[in-house]
Amino acid sequence: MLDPADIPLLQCQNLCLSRGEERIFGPLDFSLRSGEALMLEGSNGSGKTSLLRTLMGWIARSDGDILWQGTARDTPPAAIGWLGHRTGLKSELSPLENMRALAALFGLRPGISHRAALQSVGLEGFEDTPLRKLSQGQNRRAALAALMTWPTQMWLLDEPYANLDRDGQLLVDRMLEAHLGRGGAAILTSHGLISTRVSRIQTLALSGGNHV
Ligand SMILES: Nc1ncnc2c1ncn2[C@@H]1O[C@H](COP(=O)(O)OP(=O)(O)OP(=O)(O)O)[C@@H](O)[C@H]1O
Repeated sequence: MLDPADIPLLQCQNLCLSRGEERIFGPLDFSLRSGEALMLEGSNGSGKTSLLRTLMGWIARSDGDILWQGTARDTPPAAIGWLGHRTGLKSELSPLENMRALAALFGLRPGISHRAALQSVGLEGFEDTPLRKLSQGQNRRAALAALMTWPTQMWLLDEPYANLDRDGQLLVDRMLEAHLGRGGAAILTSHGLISTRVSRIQTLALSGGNHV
């Protein structure tokens, strides 16, 4: 019998998404285990965001299977650490207020505090400033701080390096390394212009745009 520890957290088999006659992505086969990361690479419109949204269950796949911990499901079995193109944070609220509101949904990972997370992303001194008064990069950093506090094993990150300076990009790499080291797993997207320094990362190239 298979040891439960040997079962991938996520497995995609022959996964396809089409819209009408257009194949958005697939067929794709990949699996992800605790401690592993997968980088989805591809040009604009190659289907990276659509794949992440399909994994969340927000778009119905056209073919194939998605297995979470060995079981075929349409939605993930547990909360996902999601970072999209939009941060999802409320601009009228401060970083701290946003994080406290989200903690009511996601909880707080043991051993971390909201203030410590904000400090580690370089937002010390901005904890109580409404996000509308902060730059795009600072908003992105606030979203990263929130992500780091959630007790979620799987992260799905759409363009996590977007709007970040070099220091911010290295911060994402450090966050990913720490997350994988804790037994987490992550799928992230990139146009291929950013060279990640994260170890234990595989790359999956999406070409998209093929006709079915
Ligand atoms: N809501 C939608 N309705 C119809 N087609 C869509 C929708 N969202 C995306 N598409 C199409 O799906 C294809 C893949 O888009 P997707 O956003 O997944 O690509 P991407 O690789 O994430 O692109 P980018 O790098 O520009 O963010 C594109 O051809 C796009 O036009």
